[in-house]
Amino acid sequence: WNSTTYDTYDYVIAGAGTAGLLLAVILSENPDITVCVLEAGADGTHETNITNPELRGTIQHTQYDWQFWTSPQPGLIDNGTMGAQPVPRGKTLGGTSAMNWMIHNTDSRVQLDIWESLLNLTGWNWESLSTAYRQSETMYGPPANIAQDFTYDPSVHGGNGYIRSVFQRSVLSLLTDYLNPTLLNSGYRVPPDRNGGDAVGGGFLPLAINPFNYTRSYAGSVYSVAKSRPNLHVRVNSQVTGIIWEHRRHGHRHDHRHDAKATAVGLKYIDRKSEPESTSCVLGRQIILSAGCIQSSQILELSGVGDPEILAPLGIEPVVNLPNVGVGLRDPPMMNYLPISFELNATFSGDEFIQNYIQLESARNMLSDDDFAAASEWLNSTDTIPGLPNAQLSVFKALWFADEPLIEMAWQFQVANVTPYNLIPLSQGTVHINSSDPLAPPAIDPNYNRVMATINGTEVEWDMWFLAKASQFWQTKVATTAPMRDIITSVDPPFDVPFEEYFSTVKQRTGTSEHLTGGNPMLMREEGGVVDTNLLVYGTSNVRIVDGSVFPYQPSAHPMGLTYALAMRAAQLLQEMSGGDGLTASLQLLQSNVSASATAVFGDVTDIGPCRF
Ligand SMILES: Cc1cc2nc3c(=O)[nH]c(=O)nc-3n(C[C@H](O)[C@H](O)[C@H](O)COP(=O)(O)OP(=O)(O)OC[C@H]3O[C@@H](n4cnc5c(N)ncnc54)[C@H](O)[C@@H]3O)c2cc1C
Repeated sequence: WNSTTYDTYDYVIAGAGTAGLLLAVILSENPDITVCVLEAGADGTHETNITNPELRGTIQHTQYDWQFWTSPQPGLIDNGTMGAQPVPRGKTLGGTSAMNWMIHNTDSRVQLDIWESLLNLTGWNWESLSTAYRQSETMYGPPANIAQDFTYDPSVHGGNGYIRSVFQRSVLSLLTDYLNPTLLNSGYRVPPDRNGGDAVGGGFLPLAINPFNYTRSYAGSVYSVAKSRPNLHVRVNSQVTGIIWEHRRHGHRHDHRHDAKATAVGLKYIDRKSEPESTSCVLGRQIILSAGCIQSSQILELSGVGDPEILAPLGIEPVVNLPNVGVGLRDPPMMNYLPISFELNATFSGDEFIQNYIQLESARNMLSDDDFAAASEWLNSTDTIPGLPNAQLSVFKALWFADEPLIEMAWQFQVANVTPYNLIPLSQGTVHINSSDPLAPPAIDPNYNRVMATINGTEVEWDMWFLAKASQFWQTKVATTAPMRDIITSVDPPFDVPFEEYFSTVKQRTGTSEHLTGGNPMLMREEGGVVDTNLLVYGTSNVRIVDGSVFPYQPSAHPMGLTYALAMRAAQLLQEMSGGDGLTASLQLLQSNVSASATAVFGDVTDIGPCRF
């Protein structure tokens, strides 16, 4: 890292992850702005297991993964872990964007407009977030030899952003020649591009891959282009342990009058590079937490921002009474332990590991008329759900009745496997510290599958019921419709069984989707919020959160694209607030709405041998 250090940086960021590192790179485009980022993990940008897209997933359970687990989950099956789920989170430059599957898409227009219309988040809507998404992206069209399999609309993609995006380079003909027509014959849509706000339907979604050398394009690779900037300092192996408050620095107690805001002057961290490890600090005018949905709230709580009833027993002096810290954590349940699989009597071309065919569907398209009516009746007659803020119930109802995507069917392998995924669970949980030791993992409780619903007079577990009903309905349709019907020799699980039997199979196979978000929702304070629409933590004057923990409810897209959009929008807000001479280059270019027109060139890559999955 750079040798120059500053007494006080303009911005100090905790976490060089998906959002934090991109934000740092944008802010430091202005040479007059100084930025320091503290990252707990080591630099993994040279690791093939991170850079090679075909090896995605392989850094899980290594030093580049925090290797967290949830608490026992009574809503899931005890497969030897009491339902507890692994929580993979990247611990390296780029954070979770270094380990994820690189699916890169926006959310739908209705979903994002609801942030503003139903949740009063002024300025946060489809227009601002999809613009920010486009600003983050450079999209490349597919090379000519596979172009017929991917139709996309350049005007809804970016042409000048840091994250490169492209379709995969090999196409499993099962998906184009059999699945596409089957979906069309079953009444589903296969639209040309779902980035323009209408997300329902089946088809390939782009991947964050640099097509020139076929490597992962992620926050870590973005940093490599900004590395030599003298005004950007990224310190790896530096784990943030708390916020330094101005009043403490001067030996005062915080003034707890309602309007008195706590001011931060820096971050404390453990420097893992020093021998022995030592505690150090970095001072800054603006503090940004980008430690992700598990640890941004951990840093707040360790620093006295949270629920006094949680902090006091741990001997932590409260600084801001903010009981919403660590609430609204959720992980959409996914049938990923054993997905639906088909045995097929046909040969296919294009069997590379990365296939990325994602079908996003509304409840109406995934339930029988009777089930949709019964579930709608329950929703209509339900005004409150324990543990779910009313605003979020209203959001869910709005999405349900507007036929917005609520279920995903994901084909991601070179084999005929499809994974059903309940995109917006009604069950939400918490993440809280249970020790004042900053190195102790927090207690993670997404509270899977705990909301009960009464459907046709029977009590059901809502999230799992919806997932199982949708899967059985979809599987029945696809397996009995040509041309898929004509090549299927067997299906697992069997779908023509009583629902109770199908439900128990789905439950047996369902767990984490690895898409945790929330914990520090951007909402009005009285509605359960932790940050306001300027991403400022309530009760503080200069502490912000910029990561997936602030999403007010689960995006029904994969969260990475929206996380990059959040970083871009945060950069814009910060630049506007600092009253600088205008926006830096990448934000201005974004506003010119450049459309992607370049064509992908897939570089040669070394043969990596058989897939490890
Ligand atoms: C296996 C997997 C596959 C996924 N696949 C996809 C996909 O294909 N498409 C998609 O859209 N989404 C996907 N996701 C989700 C997506 O990657 C995440 O939602 C997103 O990357 C989270 O970004 P973030 O900025 O909120 O946090 P992160 O990227 O996790 O960043 C947090 C950073 O903070 C650091 N940090 C934490 N605590 C401290 C501390 N105390 N001090 C210093 N640093 C700290 C971490 O090490 C990390 O670098 C996947 C997730 C996983 C786990």
